[in-house]
Amino acid sequence: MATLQAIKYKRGKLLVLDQLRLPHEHHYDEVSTAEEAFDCIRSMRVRGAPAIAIVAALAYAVELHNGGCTATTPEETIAQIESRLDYLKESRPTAVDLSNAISLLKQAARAAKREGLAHPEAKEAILNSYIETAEKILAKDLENNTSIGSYGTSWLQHQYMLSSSRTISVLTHCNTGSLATSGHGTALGIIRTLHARGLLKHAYCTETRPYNQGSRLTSFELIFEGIPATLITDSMAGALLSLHKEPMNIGAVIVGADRVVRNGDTANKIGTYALAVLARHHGVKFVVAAPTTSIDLETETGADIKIEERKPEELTQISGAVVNPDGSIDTSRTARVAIADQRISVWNPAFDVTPHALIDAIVTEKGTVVKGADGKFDLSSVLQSN
Ligand SMILES: CSC[C@H]1O[C@H](OP(=O)(O)O)[C@H](O)[C@@H]1O
Repeated sequence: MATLQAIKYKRGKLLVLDQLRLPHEHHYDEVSTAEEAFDCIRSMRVRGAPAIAIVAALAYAVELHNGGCTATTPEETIAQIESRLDYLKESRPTAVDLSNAISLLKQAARAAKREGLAHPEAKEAILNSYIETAEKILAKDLENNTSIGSYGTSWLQHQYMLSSSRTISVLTHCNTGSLATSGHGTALGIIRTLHARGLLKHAYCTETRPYNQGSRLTSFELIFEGIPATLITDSMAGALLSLHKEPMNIGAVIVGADRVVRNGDTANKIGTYALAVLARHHGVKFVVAAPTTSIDLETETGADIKIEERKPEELTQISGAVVNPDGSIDTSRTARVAIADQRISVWNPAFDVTPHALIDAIVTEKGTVVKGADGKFDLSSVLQSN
């Protein structure tokens, strides 16, 4: 049974959909410790800035619920929790949702320690506070995404006077849907909401080399939802944006984010910057969809964002379901093939940075932020009420 639920959780048990096997195989891994979460995230069996944070937080909550904390005193308990969270933080450094979630979880554990110090069950109070906070992170993410979908749709509706007779075609990159979050998605969440409100003409998605989040994951989500969609290679984006005729008349490029810094510069999947340049050249709106959990006001500009580099095999090898001689897909068999000379050197940055000058709007769950007359974003306005 195909599913769009990347994460299944009940207190004491976490199941994570193995996205390396999608779209042809649906397999959930049980992830019950910080170490298992680290490996699941680093190997990209789960990926997507919000989903990474949720899996890290909940996997350690499961470990704690199942007696994984060996500390006795409140001080030792805090020290052990913070050490495990710092370990998880290193699983994927660019997406800020993970470090923001870790800060929240540390604050909750410390607050419980302060409040419960005199209590003989102080350790239990700290553990319960951690688990409840991790569960709130999961619940809040879905609420954020439906809000982003609504704000993003409203902004586009206003920009283009959209209606059932005046719909919009959009291009998206990577995967920012239910497989990157707890559900609905961010950029893909806007596309879902546009579709639900009868305002979407067509969605185009890039394959998003080298991990192929677009061809393997976004295509699957769009087909699953019955959204009219077309897959293109990353290299076709320029040609697509140059065609100002229906139905390929793209009104907006809508992407997600791994880290939006104070001036609005945005780190996202490699290839995003190229799309922003093309969008500006062709007069197409460029929209970033990001929950406030993906915003990092401590970093001033994109120059200071650490970009994760990944292994060469992601470019030089590929896996997929076996295609039978008659063209049918044998989903019971997968194969991994080399698609380049394995001796070639490879540069594989997982993300790039789009300057805020090329971004028309940043859509969050608190509202859509656009640049002021000074050409600058003021993101503090959407973080104040956090
Ligand atoms: C809403 S997901 C945001 C972001 O995460 C993805 O990265 P990855 O698949 O490497 O985890 C991609 O950059 C998405 O745009």
